[in-house]
Amino acid sequence: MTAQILIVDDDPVQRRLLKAAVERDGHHSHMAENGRQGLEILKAHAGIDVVVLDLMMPEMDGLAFLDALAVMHIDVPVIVQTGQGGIETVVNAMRAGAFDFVVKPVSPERLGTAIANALKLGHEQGEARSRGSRGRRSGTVSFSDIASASPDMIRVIDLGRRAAQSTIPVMLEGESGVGKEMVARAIQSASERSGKPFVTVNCGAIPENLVESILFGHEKGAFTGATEKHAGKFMEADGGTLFLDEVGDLPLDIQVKLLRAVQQGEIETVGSSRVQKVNVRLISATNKNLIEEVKAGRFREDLYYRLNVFPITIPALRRRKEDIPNLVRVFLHRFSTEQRLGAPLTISAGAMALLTAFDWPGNIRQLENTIYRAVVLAQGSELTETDFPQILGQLPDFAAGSAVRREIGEKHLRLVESLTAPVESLAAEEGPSREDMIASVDDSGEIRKLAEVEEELIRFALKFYGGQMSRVARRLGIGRSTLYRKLKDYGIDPDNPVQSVA
Ligand SMILES: Nc1ncnc2c1ncn2[C@@H]1O[C@H](COP(=O)(O)OP(=O)(O)OP(=O)(O)O)[C@@H](O)[C@H]1O
Repeated sequence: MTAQILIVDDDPVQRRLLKAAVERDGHHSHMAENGRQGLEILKAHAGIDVVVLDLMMPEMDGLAFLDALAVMHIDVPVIVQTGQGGIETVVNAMRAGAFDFVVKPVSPERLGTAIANALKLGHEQGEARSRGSRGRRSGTVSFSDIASASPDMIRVIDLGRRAAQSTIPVMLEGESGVGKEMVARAIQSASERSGKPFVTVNCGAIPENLVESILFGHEKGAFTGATEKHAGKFMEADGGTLFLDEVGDLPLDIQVKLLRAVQQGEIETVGSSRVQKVNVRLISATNKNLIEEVKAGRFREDLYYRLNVFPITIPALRRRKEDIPNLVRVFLHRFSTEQRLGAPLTISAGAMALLTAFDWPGNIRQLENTIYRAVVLAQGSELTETDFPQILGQLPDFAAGSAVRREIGEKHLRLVESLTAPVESLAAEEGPSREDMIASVDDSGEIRKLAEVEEELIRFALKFYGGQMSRVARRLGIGRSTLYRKLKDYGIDPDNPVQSVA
């Protein structure tokens, strides 16, 4: 396939070499000396398929270029070039949305493979977009769609379910990509407002002069360029839920108006002196520490307390690695189905260990994209470590030996092992037969009694730790005497615990 490749590099010698490599594979090349020129070319040629980008450039460097692509919603795969040992920069570039990286000086073969992969992925994404199959942000999301295994996420889901029972304002805190919007959507779906509008506003992405009009709407002729009346997000969400993402980025003058909307349920449209009643449930999200913003005078304290009535913190993925295998499994299954693969792909134990060892600075979004990419580019029926070159590249110790594997520890590897089964058998595993899963609902879909769950957990812990009472008590966070009392309650023989729970 002949493609249009944009090369952005300030070094003329590099540009020539890259041009020769690209054209050798039959592609057309376009040249830019810095990010700014690159953006102009991208805007002028809608048909650019792949960008090969240098990171260190005057005028607009590679990272600023990637940021600009995100802001302008230009969705083209970018391969970044990096010097030896520039792992930190590569991590930043991958977080900023780069598709792949190559280390300078790159061989024509390696560049050719990276471009072929990028073209394949770009093509698949185009198809997926036209089928609308990866439209995860829209549509209904329920709590059961949120893959979770860690106590932290189980708590998040529990809090979310409780929040869904009222219209209390919820504040979701967590780094980018941890799943804040997903939880917000699940709250809406489980609430009385399910089926009503769910409207998202990314407060950080709106130019400051448009925030007011986007949130509260404007009358025709309210300002230059306001050629039509515009309802605004509050009105759009009337009766439903308004999700204010990155609420910490709202300018102070808008915070005053938001406070009024929250306190009195009233908004004032730009260009009109009339106030309008709205009935909106607010869910806000932030990846900043809002208390610090309040202390620094950038966020109003009164608004903070109004929005933060029911805070839910979603920890970063690296703090709840138990979730990784579960997430990998869900994504593998989903993308294998989306790609219409005859049989769903499996994953090797080594690859799962690698994914578990990685810290995922871009959280679940990065993991999801990584699995998507691996599924699209997979050659065989099982994904192995080499199907995750970027992750392998960022964990050189992992490739070199077993140090990181040891670090992952017994616990993660145990989880990893449970995932090496073929994906098609997972449906069965998800049922109560999976030994380390304790169901929270009974057969009729009702929440189980606490005592029943407790008994099951104690029996499991006794088996898990081979009947070592002090370990079991410590892990369960109870004293030994309490444990003995409970064993008696549940009819478990304390002198022969393992046998009596077998
Ligand atoms: N527990 C989960 N199970 C399955 N998919 C998840 C989970 N959490 C997040 N995702 C997926 O990860 C991606 C990122 O999630 P989401 O957009 O909700 O994160 P976010 O915290 O709102 O990010 P940002 O702050 O950047 O807007 C989405 O595609 C979402 O579907």
